[in-house]
Amino acid sequence: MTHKVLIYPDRQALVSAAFDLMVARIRTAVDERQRCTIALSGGSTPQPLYAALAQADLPWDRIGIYWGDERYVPPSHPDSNYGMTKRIWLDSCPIPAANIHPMPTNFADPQQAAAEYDRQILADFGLEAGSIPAFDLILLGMGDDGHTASLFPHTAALSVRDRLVTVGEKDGQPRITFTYPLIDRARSTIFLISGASKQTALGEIFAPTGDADTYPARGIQPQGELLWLLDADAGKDLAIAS
Ligand SMILES: O=C(O)[C@H](O)[C@@H](O)[C@H](O)[C@H](O)COP(=O)(O)O
Repeated sequence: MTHKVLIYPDRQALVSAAFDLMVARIRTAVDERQRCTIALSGGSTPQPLYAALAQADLPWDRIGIYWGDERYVPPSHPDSNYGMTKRIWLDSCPIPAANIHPMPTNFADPQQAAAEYDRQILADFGLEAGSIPAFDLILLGMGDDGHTASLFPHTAALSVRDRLVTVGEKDGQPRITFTYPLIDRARSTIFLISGASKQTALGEIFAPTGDADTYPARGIQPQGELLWLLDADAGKDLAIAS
């Protein structure tokens, strides 16, 4: 299916384009399937996008919000992706609380939290264990090291292929993350990447040959649409055909 790289002059143009694309994909999903399932990324890049989505006129009762990864902290913690999204977007938007599905971070063992989210997702999609649900839209960021979601370089999470959700690890700290198989099943996957600090990793990811263990975002190979939305600071030196 469609794999495209789109480069925008600055972060504002990048966010505006991402907003238009997300709104279009959401409306298509609701028109075609009467619902839209979205998995969000964390970090700083998507925050202005989330603020814009809070004001969007969308069929919120038809939209299910999930997270593609989460730091293993309570929602009230400043590092919580759910807490950030709630503050910036969800608290200002008429989406039913039942449509918001934060990753659990209250189990003593993060493996139990990952298993619980795995179970929740299968139940929400009405699927049996062993199935891989197709999210309508997965939004991803990318770290300077080329990680995406919480799939960090040279970690065990990169090899997990028999589950939807697993435990990631950053500097010894646990995270909950979608696995490659779940991400790759999405109908539409959008990377949102901004800033010169991402140039090196992007160069490695778009190189003709490379190592997804070192640059995990290179391992995202969805059957569906894959859009890389970059600002010029991130993508200006990329020698790629769009
Ligand atoms: O929990 C997280 O941090 C994210 O999901 C992570 O994958 C993020 O997208 C990248 O680290 C980029 O973060 P920035 O947007 O802050 O550069």
